[in-house]
Amino acid sequence: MQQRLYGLIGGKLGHSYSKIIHEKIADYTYELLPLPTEAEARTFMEKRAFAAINVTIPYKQFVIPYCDVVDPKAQSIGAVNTIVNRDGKLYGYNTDYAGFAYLAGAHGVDFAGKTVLILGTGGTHSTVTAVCRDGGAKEILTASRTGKGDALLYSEAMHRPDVQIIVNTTPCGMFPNVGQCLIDPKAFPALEAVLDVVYNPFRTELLLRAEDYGVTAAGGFEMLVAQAVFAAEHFTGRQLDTAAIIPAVSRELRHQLANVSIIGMPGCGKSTVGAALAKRLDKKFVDLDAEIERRTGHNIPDIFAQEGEDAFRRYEADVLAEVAKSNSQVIACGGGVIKSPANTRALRQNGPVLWVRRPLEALATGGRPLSKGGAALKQLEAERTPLYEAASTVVLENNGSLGEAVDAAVKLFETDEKL
Ligand SMILES: Nc1ncnc2c1ncn2[C@@H]1O[C@H](COP(=O)(O)OP(=O)(O)OP(=O)(O)O)[C@@H](O)[C@H]1O
Ligand SMILES: O=C(O)C1=C[C@@H](O)[C@@H](O)[C@H](O)C1
Ligand SMILES: [Mg+2]
Repeated sequence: MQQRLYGLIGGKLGHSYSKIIHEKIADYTYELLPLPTEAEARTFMEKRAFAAINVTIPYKQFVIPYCDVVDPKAQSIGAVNTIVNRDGKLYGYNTDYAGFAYLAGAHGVDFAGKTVLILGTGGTHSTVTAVCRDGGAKEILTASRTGKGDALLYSEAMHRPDVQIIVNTTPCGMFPNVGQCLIDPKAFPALEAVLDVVYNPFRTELLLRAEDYGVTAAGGFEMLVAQAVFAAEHFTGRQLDTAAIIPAVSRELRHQLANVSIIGMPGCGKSTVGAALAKRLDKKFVDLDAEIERRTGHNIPDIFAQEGEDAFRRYEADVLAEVAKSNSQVIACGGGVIKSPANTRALRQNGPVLWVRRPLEALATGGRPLSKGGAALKQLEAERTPLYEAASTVVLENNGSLGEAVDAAVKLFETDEKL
């Protein structure tokens, strides 16, 4: 009798979104099946007690000898991420290939005639190389930490001004080690696009820098969804309307997982609007100021009075870096959070940054250390307006009732296609 087990095997699966994705697109139950040791992976494959599985790190090569039939594409890449059990016979496929090709196509990245630099020599490197080669890339360079074989060192790769497309296939910048980056996009004068297979956070440090540099930048989230949809076609033996399903599922899940960060002048309504918005969007509400008070055990006016603004900014940056890594949150920030570009990038990594604008005379001032006196507040506004403008991705005018502001914020989020 055919077993009905569907799921994902891999070494560590704590942060995989595959269960949510598969259960959105098909009607089977999908299990995360961590197999920490190779011995466990061997037993699992020998038993064949599953209907269909996905395979992730570190077993994409390991599973190949257990398959009775391996799709030629998967064979030539040397990695299988999808196995279907048909009457006891195992059929292996690679849907990461189509997933990465989808990601590139969805962002208008065409490899034909281009010089591509691939970061990393691990499992995904061969999949990405195959897509670039089949897409007609002129030259494919690889960079790695050791520079072994044909690979360049990262420092050498920075001296290749001909590079037009960069693809990161390493886990660098991935949760929880966010903020790390192997190379600086600014070193590449001919750069057109950067793709990163990492999907958590949505925008790695590499992608945030690429965006700041003004080139196309896309993370691995749509690739993850696409490879799952293509795998579901193999699992069910049915053709799906992939062109419609992939963007729809990506969009829905991104909205579900995204953070909304709220910035703006002291007393403009960030905490009040933020708390109501979190309820409406079914997200966790985090007030950064309250979180700093909770973690330090001191209230903010006391921190300013006793340790000064610089000390407060350090607490703020540390707490923000931790909070902004998680997802499905509305984060109301303190008014000065945008003074540091690192804070701004931390906010942008997982969703939109909403700038709440409120007329100066309506700003609340009580208990706010930097809001003393009308002239000082006006000066603060003049200094900070360009910073809020640069840090934000959407603007909310808070000049009507509170209810209107919250409704407008919900609408801005739901119609945000950039996230
Ligand atoms: N549209 C509005 N109508 C009426 N009151 C408002 C409106 N928006 C905000 N407020 C009020 O303004 C005050 C300040 O709001 P809130 O504390 O949310 O600001 P904040 O931006 O979080 O301040 P801080 O910078 O100190 O964190 C609150 O009393 C809030 O109820
Ligand atoms: O993290 C995940 O859930 C996955 C990642 C990729 O390896 C995919 O190939 C795999 O199917 C699922
Ligand atoms: Mg507040």
